[in-house]
Amino acid sequence: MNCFENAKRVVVKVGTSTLTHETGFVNIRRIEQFVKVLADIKNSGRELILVSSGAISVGMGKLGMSTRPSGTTAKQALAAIGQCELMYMYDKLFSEYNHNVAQVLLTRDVIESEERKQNCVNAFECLLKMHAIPVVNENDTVAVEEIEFGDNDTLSALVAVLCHADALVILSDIDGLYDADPRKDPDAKLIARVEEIDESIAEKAGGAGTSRGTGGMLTKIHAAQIACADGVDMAIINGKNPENLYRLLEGEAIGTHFVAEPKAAARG
Ligand SMILES: Nc1ncnc2c1ncn2[C@@H]1O[C@H](COP(=O)(O)OP(=O)(O)O)[C@@H](O)[C@H]1O
Ligand SMILES: N[C@@H](CCC(=O)OP(=O)(O)O)C(=O)O
Repeated sequence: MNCFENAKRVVVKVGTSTLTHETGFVNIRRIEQFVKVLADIKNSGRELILVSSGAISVGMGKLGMSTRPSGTTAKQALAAIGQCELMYMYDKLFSEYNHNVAQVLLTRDVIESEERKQNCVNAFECLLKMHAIPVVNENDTVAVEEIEFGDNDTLSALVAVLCHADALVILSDIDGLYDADPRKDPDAKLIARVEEIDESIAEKAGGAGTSRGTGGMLTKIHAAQIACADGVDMAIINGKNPENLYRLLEGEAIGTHFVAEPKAAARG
């Protein structure tokens, strides 16, 4: 038994390295399995919000490009091309299970204006009432920080807070947070539970593991700080096998669990 078992409203974040092959092209089998699991979890009565990266890679695939451009503007353009294709895939695959998706493109400064924040909360609430699955990505035409620093992890935490989610699950290309970067230290050990996110935790987190991943563990720790401070439990699990989501939500202790501050204290 873990607290994820009872989570009614769940934000799931999936990164580029989970959705694509090393070639940069879409991992069709992975995305199909992932959508099937999400559709089933939705059928079980939970509310789902998906935060999905991948637009730039999918855009590159669409144009037949094999190397990621270094310029920000080119990445913005690829994100705009890839976002349509990404949504087309989600729409098509979720439709097979009779679920509707909704595209939500956000910038992180949405929380800085009370009015925009409230508009955003209202739209999410209404979509969930309509039983749709919001699919969120950063609006890369408007905001370029994420393209440069790769941080849909933080965006997913902001979404979880805005939507008063019960849990945030980040699917990564690794089993969870280790006490050192396993790509550099073969003796690194998985940390199953983090009660307090202090400096010693941040020190363990390094950068991205592949050329497709961008934020690495550091941005996931940052996401955990935002989520946990607002009473949202967060987990990092391996997205290689999307069925890991079932295991987590059925109460199994997998990945790394960042324990939320008690809701009453966190939300006043
Ligand atoms: N302490 C750590 N524990 C686990 N992974 C770490 C750690 N420090 C750095 N990393 C790297 O972070 C990577 C995961 O982040 P990233 O490459 O951004 O991909 P994604 O966002 O798709 O999960 C891992 O593959 C790993 O190489
Ligand atoms: N908005 C960009 C993603 C940037 C990003 O944070 O990617 P990732 O590190 O894979 O979560 C895109 O969709 O390609």
